[in-house]
Amino acid sequence: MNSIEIRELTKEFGRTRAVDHLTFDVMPGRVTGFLGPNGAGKSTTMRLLLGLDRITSGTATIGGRRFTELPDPLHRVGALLDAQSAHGGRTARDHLRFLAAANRIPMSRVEAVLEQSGIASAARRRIKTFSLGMRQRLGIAAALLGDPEVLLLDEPTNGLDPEGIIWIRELMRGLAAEGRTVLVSSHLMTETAALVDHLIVLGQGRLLADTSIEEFIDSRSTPRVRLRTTDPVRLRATLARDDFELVTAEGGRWTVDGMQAEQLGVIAAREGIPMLELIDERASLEQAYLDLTADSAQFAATR
Ligand SMILES: Nc1ncnc2c1ncn2[C@@H]1O[C@H](COP(=O)(O)OP(=O)(O)OP(=O)(O)O)[C@@H](O)[C@H]1O
Repeated sequence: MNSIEIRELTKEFGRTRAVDHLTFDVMPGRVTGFLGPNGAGKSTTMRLLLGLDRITSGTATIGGRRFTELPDPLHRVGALLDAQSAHGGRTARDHLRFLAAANRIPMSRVEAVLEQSGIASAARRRIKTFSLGMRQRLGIAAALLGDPEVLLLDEPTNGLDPEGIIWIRELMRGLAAEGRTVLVSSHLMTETAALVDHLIVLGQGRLLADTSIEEFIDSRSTPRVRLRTTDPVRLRATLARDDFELVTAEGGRWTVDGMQAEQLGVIAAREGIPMLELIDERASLEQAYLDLTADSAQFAATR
């Protein structure tokens, strides 16, 4: 198995509790988004998972083992943590060759990941001449080098242009479809929603949601109908009988909260009220996310 298991994971930096009794699983075969405002504890969780920071209490394992206990870790787990950390004086190809040699990865993988990440034509350039987006692609190439079953990508879309974002979406979907475990962090909901199947949301180091994207949308956005009608007076009276309110909107339109177009269409037809337009409106995903994380934004809990 190559699932990630986080159990009661806690990390304290002095008086700051960056990760607070966190428990969740990341399953193979799908892309899991790891969301939360700045400082929520996403990077710390990934660093703990990779054994880069010492755990205060709890466990973080991959396929039932700690990262530091894995026999060939880069063959099992690929990570993009800080794309800016690569040595600027080296060429992209040399950087990857160095990593491959240090981890007993065949050199053929270097050319494969250069191609896969779209930087083959820049392979001989020094990394310090790379744009932010190219460094990001190089970081992803390095994460893919060992052909790992598990991928941890911290803010992989940072600095990528729209084409790069589509590329990374396709890449992550492809990796998940091959049965790999893909965990990708971001603090932007709208961007993430298009990339992932499942969501883990953190706030102040605590778990706020562990849910599918569909469930997240359904459970957190209230239905609303937007409409145009030739007879708002009669519609208002009809809706008032069931405690629904017709509210004025711009452009000669009206809205009704807590109702879907299907329901309202049936009512209007039954009452013979002409409808010129009838559309379902959902509170945006970004808004639902901001509501969820509002109380925990920005600052980690202090003991
Ligand atoms: N080495 C450290 N020493 C002290 N405090 C730290 C350290 N690393 C992280 N923190 C604190 O832990 C908390 C969580 O930080 P973390 O970087 O994990 O959040 P994040 O969710 O990844 O945020 P971002 O979206 O900004 O990357 C923050 O309050 C941060 O200041």
